[in-house]
Amino acid sequence: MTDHAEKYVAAIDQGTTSSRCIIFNQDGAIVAVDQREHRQIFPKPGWVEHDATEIWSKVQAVVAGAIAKAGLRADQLSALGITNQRETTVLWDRATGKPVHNAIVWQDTRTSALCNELGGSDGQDRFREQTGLPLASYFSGPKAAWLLDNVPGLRARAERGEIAFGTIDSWLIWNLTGGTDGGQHVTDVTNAGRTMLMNLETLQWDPSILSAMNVPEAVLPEIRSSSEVYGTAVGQLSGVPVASALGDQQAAVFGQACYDVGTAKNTYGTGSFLLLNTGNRPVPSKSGLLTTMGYKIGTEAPVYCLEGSIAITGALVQWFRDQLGIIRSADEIETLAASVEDNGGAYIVPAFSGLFAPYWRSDARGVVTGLTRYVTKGHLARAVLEATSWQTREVVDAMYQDSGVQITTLKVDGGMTKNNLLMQHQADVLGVPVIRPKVSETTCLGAAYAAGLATGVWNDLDELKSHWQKDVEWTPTMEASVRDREYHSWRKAVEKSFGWHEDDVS
Ligand SMILES: Nc1ncnc2c1ncn2[C@@H]1O[C@H](COP(=O)(O)OP(=O)(O)O)[C@@H](O)[C@H]1O
Ligand SMILES: O=P(O)(O)OC[C@H](O)CO
Repeated sequence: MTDHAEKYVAAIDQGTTSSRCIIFNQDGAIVAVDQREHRQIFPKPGWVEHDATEIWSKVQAVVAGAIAKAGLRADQLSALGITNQRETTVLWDRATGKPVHNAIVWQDTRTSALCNELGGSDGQDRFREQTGLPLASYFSGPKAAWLLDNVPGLRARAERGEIAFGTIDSWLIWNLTGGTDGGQHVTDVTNAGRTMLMNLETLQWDPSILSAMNVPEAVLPEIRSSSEVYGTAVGQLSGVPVASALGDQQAAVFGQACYDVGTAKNTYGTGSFLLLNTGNRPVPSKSGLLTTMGYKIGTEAPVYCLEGSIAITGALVQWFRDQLGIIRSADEIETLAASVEDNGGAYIVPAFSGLFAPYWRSDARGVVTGLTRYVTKGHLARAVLEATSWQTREVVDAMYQDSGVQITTLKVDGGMTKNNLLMQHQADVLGVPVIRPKVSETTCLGAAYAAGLATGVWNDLDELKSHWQKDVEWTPTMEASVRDREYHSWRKAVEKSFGWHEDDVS
């Protein structure tokens, strides 16, 4: 029986492939989980869309599912937190509540040419000082500009104030708090910071960038902190305060209790995202990382991070399974990889839509290199997994160059961390221990923590930190000479991926 005297917090994690709702108790332990996938829409090569209406109905379904599994009523929830896939862009009609087009997903590359044009003689660095980001198709601002220019009549309607822009957090909060009937049009600093339209110092929309990208201010939500009550839910969650919003990678920072400067986490999902807490000042990157928001609790000073975003890690395992059919389930890759001693000399660079950090090369495409007749599917399985750990090593090196912080342990989470062979290889190539916590659903946990802090379920960060418990630790065993030799080979493989997609060579 559930103890109904306890306080509960629900979190919605609206991710790239699925939405889930998790209910946590006051110890930060999971009480119930529900999850549903949504359609991936690929209208053209390089284009990726989601139906925002479908996402909203899947979110409502998982909320209902989690409440039912927990055996709770909505009025027993102290707060609701939101975390979400970042950068994915929705524009909707304020009067009807309907999206004007499918959402353009973060992985979508349709704005590459627009980004090249916007960069002009400054190239990728044009808005880096204000936003911490290189000009790349990854971010929301150019996606919004593309929609305003390509959906007939939309720009005029947007200028008249009839259209709302949002990342997925805004779309969900607006719907949760009433939609056309008084829904709150807000976002938080971590999500706003991924639009390329927010100034990292002022935490407000930057007028010079809005004008350069031709995005009217009338479409934009209000930027708020990551932990405060934005409004009260209506419908099935009637009366529950909607009290946090964080991009999913920042939520994982929060859920992993990376509250001290110099602490870092890496989340291994479709892609991987390594964030290092750099404290209350943004640290500029010269090594291909993003300077990004970590979190902002109410009126407290904001916390910034350096981020290494890797577009394809778990998605390479999916490709190996679905496109090549070499394995039937993601779990099988570990058995296959363990059937051989090493990669047999093979390396796979999964530059399927160019390479993100630390290269930001939209002209790169995937390569398999080092092939000889000796190479078997077991070696390729190893190469698939090693692509994740080597890409992470490159990001960790860039972190050191930019911040001087040498990571001494890496906290990890996400779907790929159940793969022991991969996590051991990760510890080996970094030369530091890799640690997974007992609650590995750190994304939802972070959103729940931020919502619970805003509503008095938890008092402070020290209390949250005390919940964190180690589950597994992998310690490095690889000899340094082997590591250095293999890293050299990996970097040669990466160079071979450059310059393939000639339209994108700027
Ligand atoms: N045992 C495994 N070994 C390696 N990769 C795995 C394994 N199980 C799942 N994955 C990968 O993890 C990813 C799913 O992780 P998840 O954290 O749910 O991702 P997301 O939140 O991005 O959808 C998939 O890309 C899948 O290929
Ligand atoms: O939904 P995920 O876990 O694939 O995360 C996507 C990232 O937020 C993209 O920036």
